[in-house]
Amino acid sequence: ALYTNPSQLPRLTYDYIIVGAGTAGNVLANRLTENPKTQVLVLEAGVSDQGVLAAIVPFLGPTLTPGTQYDWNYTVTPQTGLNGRTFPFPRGRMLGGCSSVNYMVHQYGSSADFDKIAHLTGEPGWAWNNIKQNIYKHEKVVPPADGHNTAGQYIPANHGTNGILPVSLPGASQAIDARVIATTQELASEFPYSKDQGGGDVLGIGWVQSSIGGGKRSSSSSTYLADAIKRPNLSVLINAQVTKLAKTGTVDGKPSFRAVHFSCDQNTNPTVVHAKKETILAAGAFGTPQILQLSGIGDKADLTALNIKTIVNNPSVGKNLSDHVLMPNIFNVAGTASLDGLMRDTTLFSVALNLWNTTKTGTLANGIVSNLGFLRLPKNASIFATVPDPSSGPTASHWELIVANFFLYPGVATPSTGSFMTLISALISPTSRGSVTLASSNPFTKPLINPNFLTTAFDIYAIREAVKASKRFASAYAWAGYVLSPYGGLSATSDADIDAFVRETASTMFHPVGTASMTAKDAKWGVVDPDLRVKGVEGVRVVDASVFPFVPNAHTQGPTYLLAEKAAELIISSCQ
Ligand SMILES: Cc1cc2nc3c(=O)[nH]c(=O)nc-3n(C[C@H](O)[C@H](O)[C@H](O)COP(=O)(O)OP(=O)(O)OC[C@H]3O[C@@H](n4cnc5c(N)ncnc54)[C@H](O)[C@@H]3O)c2cc1C
Repeated sequence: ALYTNPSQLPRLTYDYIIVGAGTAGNVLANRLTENPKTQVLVLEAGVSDQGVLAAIVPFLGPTLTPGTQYDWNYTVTPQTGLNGRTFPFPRGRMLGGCSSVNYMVHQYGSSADFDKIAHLTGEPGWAWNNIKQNIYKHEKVVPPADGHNTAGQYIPANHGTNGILPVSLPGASQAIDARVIATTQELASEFPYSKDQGGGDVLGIGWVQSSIGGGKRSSSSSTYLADAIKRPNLSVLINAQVTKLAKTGTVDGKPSFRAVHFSCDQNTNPTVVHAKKETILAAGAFGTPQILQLSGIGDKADLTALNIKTIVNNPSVGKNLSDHVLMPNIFNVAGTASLDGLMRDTTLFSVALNLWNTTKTGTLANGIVSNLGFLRLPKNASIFATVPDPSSGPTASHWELIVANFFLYPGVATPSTGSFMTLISALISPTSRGSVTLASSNPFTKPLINPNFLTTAFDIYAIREAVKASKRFASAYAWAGYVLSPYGGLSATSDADIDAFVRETASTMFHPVGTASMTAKDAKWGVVDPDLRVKGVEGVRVVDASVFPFVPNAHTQGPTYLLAEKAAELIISSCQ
């Protein structure tokens, strides 16, 4: 059942306590309660997603963040690689976590990503050939909202049709779609067509797959949690922010943390609940390292400075933060076929909303992009003379191109006139690493989020080349008469001017990982073992995006779902 107040909880001791009803947390809530004898409690700091229209209507997703009650409302520390700028770094704070507020692009990454994780951790279970089996459990491909023929737009054999989460191809055609596909033919050597980025082979540009079904968002809450919430052995409590895990004893020489403290705000005394089998942190790439540090698991010097007693000295906690960098390249375009008009004109918008309300079709039934793709720098790129190739392998990418049929510039309002197209060039294989550190021992004070964007020679080189490549894409004959001119700083041509434009414009793609990295059992650094148990600790696992040791070739919800399905198997099999 879903509870709103701790006094409603049926008990204070459970087999498993899951911290965070987010993307990964709800997968575990579902899988662990398939056994009716297993008692599970999920603690979620945020609110319910029930009745939140923007969490249902796909096109409205971007209105849920930043700066709302559904967002943790983090701000990055001043970024030295970005002219000292700060900006919001949204994270979902509601049932479903980021899967309830994200932009619904749904893919799993390159096979090379998972093979690299298997190699780094020495655990073959993480290799693509094993992990991809979870796609069939997880995914349910459904027809797009407009019912169009999807032949040639994806490879059905790569996908599941009997899983839990509805996924579909674009549900409303966009005026520019045909030009994008024509460009993949015209400039096929640089921008080849990709038939399907969901099967481990990401290179090329093709049709986006989205966590959308029947014209509505598929979140972990509307799928995994909705499926399980009626089970008598599952309790989910919202408005419950976990403030720390407390040590309850020592097992095999390791401290065990089976007590979980939570509270609705800093003025209320915490409630304490206990896990008989395991405590599972699924609080996301910022929440999980924050809770570990508040619990005395982290860098001793940092913890001591805040008067937190160190129980496990592990300097890797909160380090190795890695994220994709978003760089919007905006073009002025001809005519009125872009979606800018819809966004400015309240009458047009209410017609579209009415169409969605009555039929679950039209522009609002779709996500915000229809086409995207993953690309490599040329083999002979000059940077490789001095820097090793950081991609996951020769079939993985360095950057991503995302085509948006409107003015898409995070933090900057659409101009009051004009039509636009945005080609986002995103850095997919960054080498910069940042951190999440406590600003205070008060759990209600936000941690310091420092992604450390564009602070290496590779990163600035790759994003500069990606900006240039985006301009080549837009100069194909396929865009003749439509793309008029670069907008703003995109007119830069010299390397120095492009770098200046990038440093003034780039921000986050919202894909943080790595802050509780998974490494080999005997590795000198890392936070969790390949079975996701916290190193040096008994009774605690981490199951969320923070365990990925590097950011994969995908928008990160898909890899996180596969990780959570795999984690459920590991947990269930280890406790039999
Ligand atoms: C604006 C935005 C757009 C995005 N777009 C896409 C996209 O199009 N496609 C894609 O694949 N990915 C996208 N992502 C990223 C993707 O959604 C995330 O990487 C992924 O969902 C993370 O899953 P998670 O389980 O690690 O964390 P989350 O889903 O964030 O779950 C963590 C949960 O824990 C809760 N929590 C945190 N701290 C505590 C605490 N102390 N106590 C209790 N509960 C706590 C949170 O409220 C949250 O519900 C986007 C993200 C954002 C924010």
